[in-house]
This record gives sequence, structure tokens and C-alpha cells, in this order.
Amino acid sequence: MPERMTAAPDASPAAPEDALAALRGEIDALDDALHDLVMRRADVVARMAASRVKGDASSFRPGREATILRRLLARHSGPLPPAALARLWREILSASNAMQGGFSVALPEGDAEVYKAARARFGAMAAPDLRAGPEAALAALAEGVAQAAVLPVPAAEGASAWWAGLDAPRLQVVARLPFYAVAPVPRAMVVTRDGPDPSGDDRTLLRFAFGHGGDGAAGAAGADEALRAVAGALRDAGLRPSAPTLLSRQHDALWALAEVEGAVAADDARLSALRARLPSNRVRPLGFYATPIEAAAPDAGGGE
Ligand SMILES: O=C(O)C(=O)C[C@]1(C(=O)O)C=C[C@@H](O)C=C1
Repeated sequence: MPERMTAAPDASPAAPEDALAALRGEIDALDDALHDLVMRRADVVARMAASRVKGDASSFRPGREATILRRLLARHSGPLPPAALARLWREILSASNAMQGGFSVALPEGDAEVYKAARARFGAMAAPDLRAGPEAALAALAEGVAQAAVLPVPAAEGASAWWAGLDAPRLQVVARLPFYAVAPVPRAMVVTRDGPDPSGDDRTLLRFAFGHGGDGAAGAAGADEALRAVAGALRDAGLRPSAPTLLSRQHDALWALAEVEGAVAADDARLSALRARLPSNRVRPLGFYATPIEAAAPDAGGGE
């Protein structure tokens, strides 16, 4: 027979209802303390916005957000799944970004993966602005109607080949979604007008155009030849690919997209080395983003 049946029901200090009330009391006190800190944090963000220390630059700093998340994930311990920690902070960061001015995100309509990735990244605070496709979302961004565009992860064909026509450096890729994932979650890319924000551990997208405007011989460049040329040029320039190079044939040209380790900005000397190695090709950095964290062991909660 269970022990609690023999003890006097209301004489024990460890009666389940008392124990529950005590634990809930602890949780209420912690919730108040957390809430006080979250409100204090928002006050600091409001002070930052009012002080105009960031000038007219965008409030959205994906590199800084990555630095914050990396630091918190590195010091995290205990039973709360790291994915839940990342989710909590993503919502705080999105809210503090939106607090500093309207933040509207343009998305191609009908792409559920991009929509879910955008909601996970920008949280409940960002207004989704659905457009006819990636090009229309980029046009909304270029016109200043939206502050960011969220687009499919680059691929060779269809709507995912938007990168071949990206008007960089005016518009640049600044984030790859998700930044932190423990399970397969929706993926996408974020493009803004403000340029990328270094996080200390980044990856860059480089676009190569082989043959243009009726340049017959170069226009007919073969895929293998282009891949070899890109691989050789990257090696000579001291750049390390972090993903297989993509190829896309569009607008009378063959386009290659390489992802390389590190942050490569427009004035980087390694770009001159690439251009010296590929004189007849156009090489353009399309932006960089924080290297995503791939969690080693699965835990509950997916990612952000
Ligand atoms: O550090 C900044 O520039 C901020 O605007 C603050 C803050 C934050 O809440 O920590 C908010 C939004 C940015 O994307 C990054 C960080």
C-alpha cells in the first residue's frame, strides 16, 4: 500500500498540493525576475534607438544577433533544450529590432518553406509582405517598401535562381536561415539594402558570370570548364569553398555561385586575385552571413 495512504493527509508538509504550490511560487518569483530583466533590456534598446548612435543605419544587425546567440548557447547548461533558448532569444531580438522602427519582410507568396523560415526568424513582430515571386520581393526591398526580403535557398533553376540577377552591392545577402537548427527545419536566405554585418565567423557568396551579351565563345562556356575555373581561382586566391558550387544558365550567360569561408567585402584583396585569375569573367560578392550552428545531438524543439 502506498505510504501516503497511511500518513495523515493534511499533517505532512510534503503533501503534493503544498509541494506544487511551493514550486509554483518559485516559478512565479523567477517569472517576475525574468520579466523585470526583459523590460530592462527593452529600455536599453529604446535608449539605443533614441540616442541615434547607429545614425540612419538599419536597426537589423544579423551579425550581432549571431554573436549574442553563440555566446548564450556556449554558456547554456541544464535541462532547457538549447533550441528553446534560441527560440526565446530570437523573439526578444526580433521584437527589439521591430521596436526601433517598422520592419516589414517581403516574401514570395506560395512558398511555405520560405514563409515558415521567415516567421521563425523574424517572429511575431515582423509584418510579412507577400509578393508574386523572388524578383517582386527584391523589388519591394529595392524600393524601400520592405526592410528585408526572405528568399529560397539558392538553386540552379526556377524561383531559387534569383541570385543570378541579384543587384549587388545595392542588395546583399545577410543571413542564412536557420542560424541554429537541431532538426530539419525550413531554410531560406535574407537579403537587405544595408549590407552584411560581420559576426566573427561568416561565409560569403561569390557570383561568377561566364560570357555575356553575345560573347560567343565565353557564352558557350561548358559547365565543367566553369566549375574548374572557379575552383582554381578560389584556390589561388586563398578562398576555401564551404559548399558545392552551383551553376545556372540564364540571361545569355552561365552563372556560378560559390559559398566560401570567411567574410569577403567588396574591397577585399582576395577579390582582385580572383579577378586577375578570371579576367574575362565578372566576379561579384553577393554578401556574407553568420556560419550556421549545426547542433551535434538532437534535442526537442527544432530550431529557429
Ligand atoms: O545591437 C544593436 O544594434 C541592436 O539594435 C540591439 C539588438 C538587441 O536587441 O540585442 C536588436 C536588434 C539587432 O538586430 C541586434 C541587436
